[in-house]
Amino acid sequence: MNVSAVIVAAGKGIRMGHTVNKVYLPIAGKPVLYYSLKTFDEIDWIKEIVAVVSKEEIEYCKENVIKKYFFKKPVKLVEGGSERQYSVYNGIINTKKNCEIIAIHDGARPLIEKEVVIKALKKAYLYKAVALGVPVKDTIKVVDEKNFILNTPDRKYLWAIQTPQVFERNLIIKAHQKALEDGFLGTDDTVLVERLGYKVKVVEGDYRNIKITTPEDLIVAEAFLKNNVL
Ligand SMILES: Nc1ccn([C@@H]2O[C@H](COP(=O)(O)OP(=O)(O)OP(=O)(O)O)[C@@H](O)[C@H]2O)c(=O)n1
Ligand SMILES: C[C@](O)(CO)[C@H](O)COP(=O)(O)O
Repeated sequence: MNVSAVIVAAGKGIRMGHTVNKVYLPIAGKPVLYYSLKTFDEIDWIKEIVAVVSKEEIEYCKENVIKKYFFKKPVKLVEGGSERQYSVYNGIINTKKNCEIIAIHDGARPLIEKEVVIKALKKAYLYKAVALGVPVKDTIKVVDEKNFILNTPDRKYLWAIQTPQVFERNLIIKAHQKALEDGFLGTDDTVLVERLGYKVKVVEGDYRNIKITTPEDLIVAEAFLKNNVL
C-alpha cells in the first residue's frame, strides 16, 4: 500500500482555554502531537507524513516536536488555514501525487492505536472512503433554538465519528475542491465526500481515541497512558 498521512494541528485550541495550542501541551511528559505522529510513523504502509501547523508555530513545532523526538519518516510541515477544512485541504494537496490513499487525522487525537489505523486502511482499499466511529452511548436529542426537544433519533443508527478518515487521494481532493467552490464548510472530511454522492463506510474505532478538546480530556488521556492500555 502507498499511503500518505495528513495530521492536522493548526487549530487554536480555544476550548482548552490555555495560552499554548493544545497539541503542544504535555501528556505524560510529551506533547499531544508527538503521540499522534508516532502512531503513523510506525505503520509501514504509510510512506509519508504531512503535518499541518499554523504559520506562527512552524518553528516551535520543528524544535519542540519534530527535532526533539525520533521519527523514522521525515515529517513535512505545511501551513494551516483559518478552519480545519482549509488546513486539511492544504495538507492533502501537499501529499505526493503517487500516493493512492490519504489518511487524515486530528493531531488532537493522540490515543489512536496502530491496529485501528491499519483496520481503517484495509477498509479504505475496499470502500474508497471510510471513517472510524463508535456507537453513541448516550441518547441523542435534536433540540430547537430554545432547547426544546424536537425529536429523538433511534440510537442504533447513531455513531460518533472520529479520525483517521481515509480516502482515495483523487476522491478526497475532488470533494474538498467542490466544497471550496460551493462555499461549503463541514466539521469533518466525510461530509464533503457524502456531498458528491459517494457512500462512506464507518469502521468501528475505539472509545479511547478521544479528541483532546477541554482540560479534563488531558486527565483522561494521561490516565489511559499511565494504565498502559495503549
Ligand atoms: N484551523 C484549524 C482548526 C483545527 N485544526 C486541527 O483540527 C483538529 C480538530 O480540531 P479541534 O479539536 O476543533 O481543534 P481546535 O480548532 O484547535 O480547537 P478549538 O475549536 O477549541 O479552538 C485539531 O487537531 C486542530 O489542531 C487545524 O488544523 N486547523
Ligand atoms: C473531524 C472530527 O474530529 C470528527 O469527530 C471532528 O468533527 C472535528 O471537529 P471540531 O469542530 O474541529 O472539534
